[in-house]
Amino acid sequence: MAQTIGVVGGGAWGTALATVAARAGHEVILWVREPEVAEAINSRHENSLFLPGVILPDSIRASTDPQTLGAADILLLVAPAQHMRGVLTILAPHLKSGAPVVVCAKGIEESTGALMSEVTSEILPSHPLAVLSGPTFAAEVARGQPAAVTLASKYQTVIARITEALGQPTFRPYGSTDVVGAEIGGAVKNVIAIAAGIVDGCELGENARAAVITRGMAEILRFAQSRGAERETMLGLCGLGDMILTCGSPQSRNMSLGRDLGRGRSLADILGERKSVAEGVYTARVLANIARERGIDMPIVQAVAAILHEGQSVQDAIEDLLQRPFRPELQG
Ligand SMILES: NC(=O)C1=CN([C@@H]2O[C@H](COP(=O)(O)OP(=O)(O)OC[C@H]3O[C@@H](n4cnc5c(N)ncnc54)[C@H](O)[C@@H]3O)[C@@H](O)[C@H]2O)C=CC1
Ligand SMILES: O=C(CO)COP(=O)(O)O
Repeated sequence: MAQTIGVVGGGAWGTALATVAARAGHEVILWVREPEVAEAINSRHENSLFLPGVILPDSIRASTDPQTLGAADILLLVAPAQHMRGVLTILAPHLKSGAPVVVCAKGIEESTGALMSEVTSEILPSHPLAVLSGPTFAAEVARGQPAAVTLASKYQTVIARITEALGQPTFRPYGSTDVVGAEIGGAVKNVIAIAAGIVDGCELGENARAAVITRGMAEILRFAQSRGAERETMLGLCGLGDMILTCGSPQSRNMSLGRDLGRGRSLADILGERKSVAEGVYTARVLANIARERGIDMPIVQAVAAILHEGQSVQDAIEDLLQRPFRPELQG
């Protein structure tokens, strides 16, 4: 059944998800922040700022006006994690009562340590919530290349409704009831992807990168356990799946940022020339603090946070990791 899908956030991923909804036959309202993005989408059917080179379906209409979202039956939330709270606070009074909301951003709020589902439930308590997360580079999804995602909600009816609305042969949601688990993989892998990029930039070799990915996975599992998430969720699309994608390809903004750091560039220089968000930069610091406070062993996350935010040199951070005591592989 054709519905109206509202997409909050006109970056690369919001725009790609808008194409998914449009291909499924829905009317799509894309709420964007920048008037020039709205203008480019409505007049030329292209998001030339954040997703250049992809021609968008005519059924996507972009607007900067929060009131337009009032027509949406389902809302996809795709603002960057650090801006989610502010954006939802502005939009909340305009949304259709009880419309399901789907968290599609990947990150932890720096100021509170909250996951995006927690931020969203706080601001939109009467909207049933789902999380969509998995290995999905926006450009590939926008071009209609096949992808699969985890779609998690406490409510089977919400999973069924969103699967029916967005599911198609080339965009395959796999249902889960582990909402927190679905988010953790996507948020933490961005930090590990920076580490994998550093390994690449420093030319430490493929073996070292595989080691960082696997030990990074161990850190994800420990953090997930501390938040009551299920281990199996971490081995699914939103965990292992996204680690394989993001840590293995410079198409990832986080991986490529790490690579540039490994090649000796400064964080300020790298960020200064980008329009797009690398969520791992912000999640690294808050996650490192949470891990320290709760006694969760996350040495790779700590190393990335120290390089990004505490002025530690890449070489010293690598040296510290290599000097850690030997231990059993499966220890907690
Ligand atoms: N690009 C991708 O391939 C994927 C991205 N994601 C996640 O989607 C979320 C959004 O990322 P992208 O769409 O890639 O963004 P992007 O990097 O393409 O664009 C930046 C976005 O940030 C917004 N923005 C900048 N300053 C802002 C402010 N002060 N307040 C509110 N919004 C502001 C811009 O309007 C734009 O929508 C992130 O959490 C990302 O991790 C998830 C899966 C895939
Ligand atoms: O989350 C993503 C792919 O699943 C996108 O990763 P980057 O933000 O690192 O580009």
